[in-house]
Amino acid sequence: MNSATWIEDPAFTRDRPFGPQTLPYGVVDDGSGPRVAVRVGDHALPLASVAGALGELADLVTGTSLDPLLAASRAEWSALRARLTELVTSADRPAGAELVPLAGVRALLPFTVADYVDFYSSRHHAENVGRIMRPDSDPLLPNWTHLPVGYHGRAGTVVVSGTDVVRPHGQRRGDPLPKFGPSGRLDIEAEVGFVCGGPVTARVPTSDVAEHVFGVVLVNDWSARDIQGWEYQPLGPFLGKSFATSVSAWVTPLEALAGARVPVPDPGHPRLPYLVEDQPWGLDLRLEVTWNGTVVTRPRFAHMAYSCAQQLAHLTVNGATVRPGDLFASGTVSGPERERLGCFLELSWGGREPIALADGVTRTFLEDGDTVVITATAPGADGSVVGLAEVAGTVLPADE
Ligand SMILES: O=C(O)/C=C/C(=O)CC(=O)CC(=O)O
Ligand SMILES: [Ca+2]
Ligand SMILES: [Mg+2]
Repeated sequence: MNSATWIEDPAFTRDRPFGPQTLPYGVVDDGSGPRVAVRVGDHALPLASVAGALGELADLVTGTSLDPLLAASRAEWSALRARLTELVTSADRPAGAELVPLAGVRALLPFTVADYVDFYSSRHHAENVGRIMRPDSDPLLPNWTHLPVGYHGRAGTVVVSGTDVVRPHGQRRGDPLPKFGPSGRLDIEAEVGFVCGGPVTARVPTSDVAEHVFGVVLVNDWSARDIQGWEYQPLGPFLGKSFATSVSAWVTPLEALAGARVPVPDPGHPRLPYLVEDQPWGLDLRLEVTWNGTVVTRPRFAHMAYSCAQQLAHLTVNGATVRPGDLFASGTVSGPERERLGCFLELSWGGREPIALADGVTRTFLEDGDTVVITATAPGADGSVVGLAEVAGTVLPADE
């Protein structure tokens, strides 16, 4: 407990996900317009209200989005976090500090999403999807164990947690002609997203990841499996995944996850030098996926085969630059056991095995009105728990 702090919120303790060890950044609107804030328990602390205590760093966080903060440097991110930690753990309320209950604010998409990339770094997910979608081929292609496979997605349809998702229309396989209409196989993908910042740079070595990854969000990569299954060869996912990608409203600083770092699993063969890490950048994040109130799976990010450092090194190794606001997602987080699978395509094994929700209700894919919430925690320093804020969304019926 930190009973000495001026912040009176029972959720603002080190054993709760949004205690002083986490301090994620977001943008809230309580009716007076968007303001950058840090989350303290179940309250938001708008940073404009403590600008006087932030000195020159105030300029980074007194606007209406996180964009100026993302464009700053790792040294500034660290200095701001240290200063905010002092402010929220002090006994006296800083002059002017406002605390707004989260229940009374709208949390907005906190930064301008620049480029969006989605990787495919769970071996379990890749093998399962291969078995389900391509039963007559090897589940993994030979490149998979040598590079983090990914594709460029659609930045403009990244939406904040709480945004409803309209069931997409599209083409799907038909005999003899393709059919068109609302997707009948709407799915989720539980993923972790990395929010980039710092100087615009190409060829980011794995050792520089913390200069370019500001923080972490949870991602739901909504996926229409029937649209995807018909369109995706040979160029990869396209309209089956570009209609909506949901992200948490709060960005947990990478620095808050220092206690969660773990090595990625050994690939069992040599790595090309640009993918070798001098320090481990895997993360022990424990996800939980709730479908209409029932927890249906608990994926573990520590099972992922590539780290954010390897993904960013790969993404930029050809000379492509990373810039503030770029978002890259890990790929669906699936583990070896059924209770750790990261999408309903796998959990229902291609729609063949119903998934039990509460009260005898079963599902294979999403129905209109269904709500999915993904949350996660990670081990913090000294036995504390660090939170990644939820990403939630409800499916609305397809447009007429
Ligand atoms: O194997 C395939 O054909 C496609 C699989 C996916 O749906 C991949 C995707 O979006 C990446 C991921 O989330 O792991
Ligand atoms: Ca995905
Ligand atoms: Mg998407």
